[in-house]
Amino acid sequence: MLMPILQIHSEDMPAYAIVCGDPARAEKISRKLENARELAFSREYRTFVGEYEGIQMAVVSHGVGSPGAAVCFEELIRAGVKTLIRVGTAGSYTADYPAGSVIVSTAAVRSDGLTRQLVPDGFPAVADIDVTSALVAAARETGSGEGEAVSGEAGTEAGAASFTGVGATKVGVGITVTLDAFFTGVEEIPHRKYKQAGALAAEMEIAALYIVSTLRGARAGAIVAIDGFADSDLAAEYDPHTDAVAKAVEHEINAALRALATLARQDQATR
Ligand SMILES: O=P(O)(O)O[C@H]1O[C@H](CO)[C@@H](O)[C@H]1O
Ligand SMILES: O=c1cc[nH]c(=O)[nH]1
Repeated sequence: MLMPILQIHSEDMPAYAIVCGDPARAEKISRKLENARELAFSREYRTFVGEYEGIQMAVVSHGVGSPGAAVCFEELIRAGVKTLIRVGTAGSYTADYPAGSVIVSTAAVRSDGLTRQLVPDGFPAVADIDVTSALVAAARETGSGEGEAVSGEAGTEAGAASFTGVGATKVGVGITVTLDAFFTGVEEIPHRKYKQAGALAAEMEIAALYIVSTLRGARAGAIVAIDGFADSDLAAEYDPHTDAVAKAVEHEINAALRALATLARQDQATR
C-alpha cells in the first residue's frame, strides 16, 4: 500500500525505524547502514532502508514541528513500523548538560497544540520502557568514537541525575519539553517553571511521537543532542553547527542504532 504523503510502500518498510528532523541527518545515518537505499524524498520526509547488525531498519526525516512530524509517525506506523526512536537536537535547561551532552527522554511535557487535538488534557506523553532502557544502556556504552569514559552526579534544580558516557559526552536521562514555538513572540514561554519542575531540555516533536505511538499501538523512545540552552535568546545565540554538537549527534546516532538492533534481537528471542 502506498503512503500518500511519505510516498513509501508498506511492502518496503521494516518494523524498526529511526526518525529525525533533518533530511540531511537521515542521509548521514543511512550511511551507517549496509545495503542502504533511498525509497523516497517527498516534502521534508526522506526515507531510507538498510541493515544494521543484520537487522532491517528505516531512517526517516520528519521535519520541524509536531503537526508535520505526526503525519510522518502516523504513516510509518500504518506502513508497518512498530518501534521508533527519535534522534534529535534540543536546548538544555541545566548547566549540568551543556552543548555536547545527550539526553534520553523518559517523557515529554505536552506544551504543543497538536496532541491537544488527539488526546485529552492530562493524558501523559511517555516513552516505551523497553525502548528507553535499551537507549540508556546503548548511550552509556557507545560514544562518538573518541575520548575517555566519564561518570558522576549532576544536580538539577529539582534533584540529582546520574550520568555516564563515553567520548566525553555526558548522558542524561529524564523529562523533556515539547514546544511549538522556536523563536519567542510577545507571550512568555514558561521555561523557568519547566526548569524548576525538573525538566532537562526542550525540543519540538517528542510529545507527538509518544502520543501517536501510544494511540496506534507502537512503541517509541527518543534521544537528543544538546545544542545550547532552551531559555537563551535563540534568535541571537542558537548554533547547532559546532564540533561539540556534531560529536553529540554522532554519539546519539550510534546509541540509537545499537538500541534498535538490541530491541530487534530481543523480539526475535521472545517470538
Ligand atoms: O534536530 P531536530 O531533530 O530537527 O530537532 C530539533 O531541531 C529543530 C529546531 O531547530 C526542531 O525540529 C527541534 O525539535
Ligand atoms: O527546539 C529546539 C531545538 C534545539 N535547541 C533548542 O533550543 N530548541
